[in-house]
Amino acid sequence: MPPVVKHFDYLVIGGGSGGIASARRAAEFGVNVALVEQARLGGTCVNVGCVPKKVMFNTAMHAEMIKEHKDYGFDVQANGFNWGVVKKSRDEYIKRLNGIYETNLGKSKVETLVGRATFTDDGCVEVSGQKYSAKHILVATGGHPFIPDIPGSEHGISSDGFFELEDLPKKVVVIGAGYIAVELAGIFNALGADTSIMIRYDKVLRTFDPMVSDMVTQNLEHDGVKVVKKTQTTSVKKEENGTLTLETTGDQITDVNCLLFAIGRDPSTQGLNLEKQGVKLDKKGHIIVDAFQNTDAKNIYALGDVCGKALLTPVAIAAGRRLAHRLFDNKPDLKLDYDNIATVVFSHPPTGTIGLTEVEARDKYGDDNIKIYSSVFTPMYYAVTSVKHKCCMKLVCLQPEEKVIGLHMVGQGVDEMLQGFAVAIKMGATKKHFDETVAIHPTSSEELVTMR
Ligand SMILES: Cc1cc2nc3c(=O)[nH]c(=O)nc-3n(C[C@H](O)[C@H](O)[C@H](O)COP(=O)(O)OP(=O)(O)OC[C@H]3O[C@@H](n4cnc5c(N)ncnc54)[C@H](O)[C@@H]3O)c2cc1C
Ligand SMILES: NC(=O)C1=CN([C@@H]2O[C@H](COP(=O)(O)OP(=O)(O)OC[C@H]3O[C@@H](n4cnc5c(N)ncnc54)[C@H](OP(=O)(O)O)[C@@H]3O)[C@@H](O)[C@H]2O)C=CC1
Ligand SMILES: N[C@@H](CCC(=O)N[C@@H](CSSC[C@H](NC(=O)CC[C@H](N)C(=O)O)C(=O)NCC(=O)O)C(=O)NCC(=O)O)C(=O)O
Repeated sequence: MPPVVKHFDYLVIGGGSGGIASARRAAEFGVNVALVEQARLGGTCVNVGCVPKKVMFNTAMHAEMIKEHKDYGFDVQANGFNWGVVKKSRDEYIKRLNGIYETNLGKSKVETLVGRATFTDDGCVEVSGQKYSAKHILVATGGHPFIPDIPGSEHGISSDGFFELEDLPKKVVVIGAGYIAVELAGIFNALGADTSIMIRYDKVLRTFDPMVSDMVTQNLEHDGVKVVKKTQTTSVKKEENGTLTLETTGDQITDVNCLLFAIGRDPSTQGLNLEKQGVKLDKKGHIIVDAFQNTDAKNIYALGDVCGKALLTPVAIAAGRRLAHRLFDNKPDLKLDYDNIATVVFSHPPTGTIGLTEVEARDKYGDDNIKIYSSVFTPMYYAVTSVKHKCCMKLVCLQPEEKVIGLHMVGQGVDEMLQGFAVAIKMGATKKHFDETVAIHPTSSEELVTMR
């Protein structure tokens, strides 16, 4: 191994949400920072996650609203949908973002090292045949889709493959019941594909509040998605005409043009030589960290998806920035509070949730200490439309002062509604605070402050 070519105060492995945020914040404090990225800057969120997904969600929103134009008196007709148009502008947008990230890192004076990083046995980091040393090293290598080990699974794609599709497939089967399966099945369906979602149990989003999992499952069915319940695919065969035939624990499914696995993600820890550094991993390969993002190895830290907790971009960013303040800005106690993290699933309509589910709250505090407020209504947007979607909302409150410890909702606009309520909940708001807040009418959000 060649000698060390350069020493840094802070070396960040992974140019995704967490790594970039941490590296740039650290550089603000005048330290010498490098960031290693093996692929495109921006990581999962920018390249194959939140960003292109949101473009496709917005595309799906147009498809849904076109159907409602007539009810609102507009004499417009959609003469077709061209997936290629939005794919091209989406790819161009992401390419621009990759460039912006590169420029921003440069402006922040973070040195970008291109290549795959590996720890050397003596605690340095090797990238493209060059050896670097650093006082502090952050591992923010994220994750990648998990593909099941069933015969023919190579004929399926993951969310990464979704973003490579050049056309809308005619018949799609999405396997999975979490965020990605719900979001991508909803997009395919809204854009006109014959869409099935295959789930192991009888509801999607099973770990969410039961009101949410019920409503999102019903909405998928209401919108025409075939929810294939209590079923698992056992093998996949590619036919001569290119279509796929799925053997399942239920009925055979034929003529499938696109099979998409969305059954969770694995951490990207392979090949980093972490064990040799004393960094401990859990059974699934996630890096084990304490509340301050410290690994078991001195001066090696980890955060974001690679740690397997709250796999969300703002979580990785927040943890990354706090770590930079702790290490280089003399804020020794700064750490991310992982409680009450708000999250949105871009279902149709969307889902917003924060805090404990009703089930978790009852288990933790006992039935007598929990009071539930809920509301189900049809938002006024649907007053004149023939197709309607209900909105449901729930507050989980802890006695005696009825502190709001959970807020769950599914409905039009809840994605943009949640952030403000998350501030209130983070501040410890009680039901009385909600009651004392005068409503904004006519909005869906007013229901949250008028519940009885
Ligand atoms: C389809 C999809 C949709 C999503 N939608 C949302 C959403 O709407 N909202 C939300 O909050 N979150 C969303 N997420 C989750 C979000 O993308 C992740 O939580 C976030 O990107 C995690 O950031 P990270 O920095 O931990 O890892 P990543 O963003 O994955 O970055 C890790 C980087 O490390 C690089 N790397 C890995 N190993 C090495 C190595 N050895 N050497 C050099 N580089 C390496 C990788 O190439 C990658 O660029 C979505 C995810 C997916 C898959
Ligand atoms: N809007 C956002 O913020 C988004 C965030 N993300 C993040 O990325 C993470 C990964 O997303 P995703 O891949 O959807 O993972 P999730 O963990 O959200 O969901 C995967 C689900 O698939 C089901 N499943 C697991 N194994 C199998 C199997 N062998 N066969 C069939 N179904 C199976 C499980 O549900 P069950 O047990 O019910 O079968 C499981 O909950 C999310 O957890 C989220 O943190 C991703 C997309 C959007
Ligand atoms: N929230 C708005 C703004 C979206 C936004 O932030 N756009 C990004 C698109 S990439 S989205 C990529 C994602 N950014 C964010 O999550 C936004 C972070 C928030 N603004 C903050 O600073 O905390 C991320 O991984 N960030 C890591 C990091 O930047 O350190 C952008 O244009 N960025 C160009 C720029 O910053 O100049 C929206 O949804 O419309």
